[in-house]
Amino acid sequence: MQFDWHYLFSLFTFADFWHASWLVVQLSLLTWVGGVVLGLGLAFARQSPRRWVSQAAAVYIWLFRSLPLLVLLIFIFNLPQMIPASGALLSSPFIAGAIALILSETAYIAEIHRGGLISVQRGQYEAGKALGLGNGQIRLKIIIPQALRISLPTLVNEFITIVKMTSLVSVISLSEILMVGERLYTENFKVMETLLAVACYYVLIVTLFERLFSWLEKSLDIQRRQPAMIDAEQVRATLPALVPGTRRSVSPSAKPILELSDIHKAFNGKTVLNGINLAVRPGEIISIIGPSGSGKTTLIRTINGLETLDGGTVRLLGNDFIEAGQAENALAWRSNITKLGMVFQGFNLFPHKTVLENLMLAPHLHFEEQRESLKQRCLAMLDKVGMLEHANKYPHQLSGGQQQRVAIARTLVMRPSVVLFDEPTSALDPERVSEVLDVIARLAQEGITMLIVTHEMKFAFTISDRVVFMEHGNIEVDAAPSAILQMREHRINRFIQDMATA
Ligand SMILES: Nc1ncnc2c1ncn2[C@@H]1O[C@H](COP(=O)(O)OP(=O)(O)OP(=O)(O)O)[C@@H](O)[C@H]1O
Repeated sequence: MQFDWHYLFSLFTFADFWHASWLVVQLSLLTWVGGVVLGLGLAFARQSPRRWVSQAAAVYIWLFRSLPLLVLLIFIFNLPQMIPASGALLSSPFIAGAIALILSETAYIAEIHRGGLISVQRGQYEAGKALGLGNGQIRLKIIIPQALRISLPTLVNEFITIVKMTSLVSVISLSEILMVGERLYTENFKVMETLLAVACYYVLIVTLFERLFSWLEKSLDIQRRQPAMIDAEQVRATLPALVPGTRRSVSPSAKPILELSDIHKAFNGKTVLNGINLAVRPGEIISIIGPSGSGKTTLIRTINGLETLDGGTVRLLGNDFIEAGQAENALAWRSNITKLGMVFQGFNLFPHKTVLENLMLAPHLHFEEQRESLKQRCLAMLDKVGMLEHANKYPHQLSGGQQQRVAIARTLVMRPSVVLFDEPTSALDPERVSEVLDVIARLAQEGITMLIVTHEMKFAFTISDRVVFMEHGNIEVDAAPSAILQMREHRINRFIQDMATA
């Protein structure tokens, strides 16, 4: 039998094929969107700290990845034999096919999402938490957008696999492309011509969607976006004057704004904090110094709940804030966390948001402030740290020093009562250190209470009211810089000299 070219071309105007193609597009999109949404929930369930939730998610993934799709399709389509009430829904091959495909794809896509979620750095979660966002808000605004960007190419690949898998749904009599073809060649025996047309329809669908997704990927790719500078002079003229902080004065009789009592912390049985007591008065600047591994970072992270306490309490603004054994996100913590700001060593800016969006995210969720006035306030704060020109840039378009200045501004727009700095210059190139220290020193003059973990000795001794020296999880010295410099025989002075010559 000769190959019939004329017949082949006629198949490209055959209405049944176009209807079947539309059906395949609908079924594929429904499966993909369903799989992406449900798979995300399943991926989070897989990571749940509750063992039974993560186990249930693991069993689902194992079961539906083990089941051949063909078996699942036939089983779902015939389920009304076992459960007659399901007949109203499952008698439609489209619905039965969509359910079987979604059930199966959810298991595969959950693993793709899990890869994306794992790739988002833990610091992103911590930055959200330090800004007082709830777990749901952190997931929705910070983690999911980043995870989706990471897994988008793999998700697109999965969509293409789904388009081809829809051909299996012909087994339950859904009139998709392959079934239309089968019906034709069993009547006229023109198998090659018909299958060639079937192949062309699939290739057409896949090509169209590949183009669409590739455009989507490009438009979501922030690495390709051009830095958008703004005219700082023009914008500055319209900005509100930020209420200046009161000039600094620390009253020795003032009640502490932050009180740490008998803080204990151990990791894997090794004591890292060994009964720390520290009281911070309003407006005070305290630098925490000490050898590597002495527990400085751990201490600062226990103050805002990024590390749990094994013993002791933290009080903030005269209120209970954190105590050992307290549940994560306990009410006392939730209602006060926004009053405590945190600047991280690794900046932890949100890479999918512009500088301005980084600043606006948390206040927008916490305060009932008009969007426009919040925007003006954030721009004014950026101006204060010398970053106004860069408001529309993304973090990857900034130097380390610039990123840290944005991170400081992001903390300050929350109007915290106390700001914690965890080695704010340790991740910077030496030539960038001073620009960040200058910003902190300026803020110090405005009466913002600060607790700074630092290795910058000159800076610590210049701006601090008190310097705390930690060793082996204990506070060995807590005194004014001038008093410490008099302790000539104390090993703190050897430590300071060692740091200066390092
Ligand atoms: N999440 C963790 N799990 C296990 N051990 C940890 C963890 N975090 C810190 N440690 C350990 O606790 C000790 C104190 O660490 P920490 O980071 O608080 O010290 P540090 O004084 O800030 O040091 P550096 O100046 O080098 O940053 C170290 O021995 C460290 O290995």
